[in-house]
Amino acid sequence: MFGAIFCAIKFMMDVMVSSWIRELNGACRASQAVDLFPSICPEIIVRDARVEDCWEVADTHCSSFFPNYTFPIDLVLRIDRFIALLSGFSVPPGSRRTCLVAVTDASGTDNLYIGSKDFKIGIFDGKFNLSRESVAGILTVDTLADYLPRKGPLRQKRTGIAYISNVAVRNADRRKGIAKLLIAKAEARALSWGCRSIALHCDVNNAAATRLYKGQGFKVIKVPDNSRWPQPKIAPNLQFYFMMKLLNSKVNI
Ligand SMILES: CC(=O)SCCNC(=O)CCNC(=O)[C@H](O)C(C)(C)COP(=O)(O)OP(=O)(O)OC[C@H]1O[C@@H](n2cnc3c(N)ncnc32)[C@H](O)[C@@H]1OP(=O)(O)O
Repeated sequence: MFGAIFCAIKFMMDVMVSSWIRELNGACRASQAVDLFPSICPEIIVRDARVEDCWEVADTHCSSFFPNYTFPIDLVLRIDRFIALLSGFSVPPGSRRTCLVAVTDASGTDNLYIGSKDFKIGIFDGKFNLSRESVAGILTVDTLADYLPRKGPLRQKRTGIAYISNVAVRNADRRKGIAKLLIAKAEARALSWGCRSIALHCDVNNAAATRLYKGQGFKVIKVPDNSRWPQPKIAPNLQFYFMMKLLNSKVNI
């Protein structure tokens, strides 16, 4: 376990260095200076997050949801998220959860993996990949049903409905269809888990996200006043749309 965490931290440092190089590369191009690095138009691939993605997942999350924080708070937030992701929390038997990442892949798909298939660290696959990819977008999908409105008492959770959360795309990679790709993959995953529909909450003031989900076929569902759902603790005063979409196996697979 500690060996794995050590490896993850090493990968994190690796990823930070490569992202600095990427930023330098971008800055060179932006200033029309001599382009020392070949310009790449990498393909986007959506896959399950792996341990080596952990720092970039935390960074994508914090830069998207807390864009106005500066040093040192921004670093503390990232470290906190990084540790939370790595330590994870257990998923009850029968429930599923995965973090999907959209990565720019400059190396093709012939990657070399180290680690066994079923090895998990936190929310991540415990496999290391020796290729160089960078995370452009993230999404979590689960069947925990923690945030789904209940018909009866709070402990009586709904079943057969997958739940999407933490959708975020790095600022520089927005409006390229990455969120749409992530949602399509989440829907396919939910179907493979046997779910008949998929749901999410979206801040009513988040026009971009609301348009995204409506464009992908989600409908705003009126939650009956007497139905019970646990309001996320981090945002007690926010108003949310509860949005749902029926999954169609012919379309989604
Ligand atoms: C369940 C949840 O997690 S809700 C939280 C959503 N996340 C956030 O708000 C974090 C900050 N925002 C982001 O990370 C991004 O802006 C996202 C996730 C909302 C959108 O990601 P993107 O990859 O840019 O979206 P994508 O390119 O797939 O756009 C799909 C559609 O969404 C809508 N959309 C996306 N961004 C915008 C925008 N800024 N303004 C208006 N509509 C937008 C459009 O309809 C767009 O389709 P179009 O480009 O054909 O017009």
